[in-house]
Amino acid sequence: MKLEGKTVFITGAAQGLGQGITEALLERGAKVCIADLNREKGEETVNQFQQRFGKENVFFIKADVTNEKEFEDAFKEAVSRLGNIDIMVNNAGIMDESKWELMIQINVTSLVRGTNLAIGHMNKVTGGKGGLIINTASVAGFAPGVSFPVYGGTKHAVIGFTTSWAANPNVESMGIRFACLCPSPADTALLDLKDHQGMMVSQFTKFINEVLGVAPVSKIVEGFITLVEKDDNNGALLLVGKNEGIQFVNRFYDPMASLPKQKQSDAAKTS
Ligand SMILES: NC(=O)c1ccc[n+]([C@@H]2O[C@H](COP(=O)([O-])OP(=O)(O)OC[C@H]3O[C@@H](n4cnc5c(N)ncnc54)[C@H](O)[C@@H]3O)[C@@H](O)[C@H]2O)c1
Ligand SMILES: CCCCC[C@H](O)/C=C/C=C\C/C=C\C/C=C\CCCC(=O)O
Repeated sequence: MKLEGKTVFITGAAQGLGQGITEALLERGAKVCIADLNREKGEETVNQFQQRFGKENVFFIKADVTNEKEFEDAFKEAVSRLGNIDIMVNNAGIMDESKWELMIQINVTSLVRGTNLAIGHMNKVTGGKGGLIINTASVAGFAPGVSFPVYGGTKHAVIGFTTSWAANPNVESMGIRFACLCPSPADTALLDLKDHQGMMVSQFTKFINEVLGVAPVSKIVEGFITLVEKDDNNGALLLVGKNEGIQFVNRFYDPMASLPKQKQSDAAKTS
């Protein structure tokens, strides 16, 4: 998808990866609405971007994605100001096991809500213009991470949810594509971890700094752009990190593979 002239709604972009992604979108001629809980940082970010890219091309709406009404109102306002939303980026997320219920709400429940809002707006079957939905998962959605079991669980959920939508046979007629950005550790405030936020946090921090490696935000942004610009990206999982570089990955076990050959061919005929 070419980004020039496209309209984007992104959550959690007052700082960190979302802020970097927004900058890259604006550089390529897109118009962006940032929705974030943090009014101070959100307004500061948008003021800077408006000076560089023009007031009409980027704006901020204060919204807590766990608040159903605030999130829906923000999305409606963005549609009304931009005329349409071509790309939805559900990016807001936290990593704090001491707030595990809130973390599930932000990382999963609100991401589902954002996806549903975007589907309702974009669906060609009901008068929409189609579009692309990018959900931010993580490398933690592919592997066990002993220090942050709930965080890891939320990111597995993001991948399962997004790829299940992508596999829906109706997505072609709906004109919507679904994909996940899966960053490895990146240099943002998310990784300023306090001991109470997980288990064995100091060992974990040592592990990511010395073994996994921490990527600059710019690397993750490069991965995001690669994912968005790829035309056949429905169901894509883009892994990006310091050691991984940028790569499309496949994590699936196909339940059909364990069926006897005859049943596989019968199932293929009916699907
Ligand atoms: N930084 C990493 O190492 C890393 C790696 C993989 C995936 N991720 C994912 O990337 C996404 C962005 O993380 P980041 O590293 O930029 O973190 P960050 O903490 O720098 O930014 C997160 C943003 O989300 C916003 N936010 C938090 N709760 C919100 C809510 N309820 N409503 C609206 N906005 C809210 C914050 O205000 C902040 O602006 C998250 O989903 C995170 O899980 C991060
Ligand atoms: C206790 C110290 C050693 C922990 C090893 C850990 O369990 C292994 C992890 C292997 C892969 C990565 C899995 C999870 C990473 C989790 C978070 C990374 C930072 C944030 C993010 O990338 O989303």
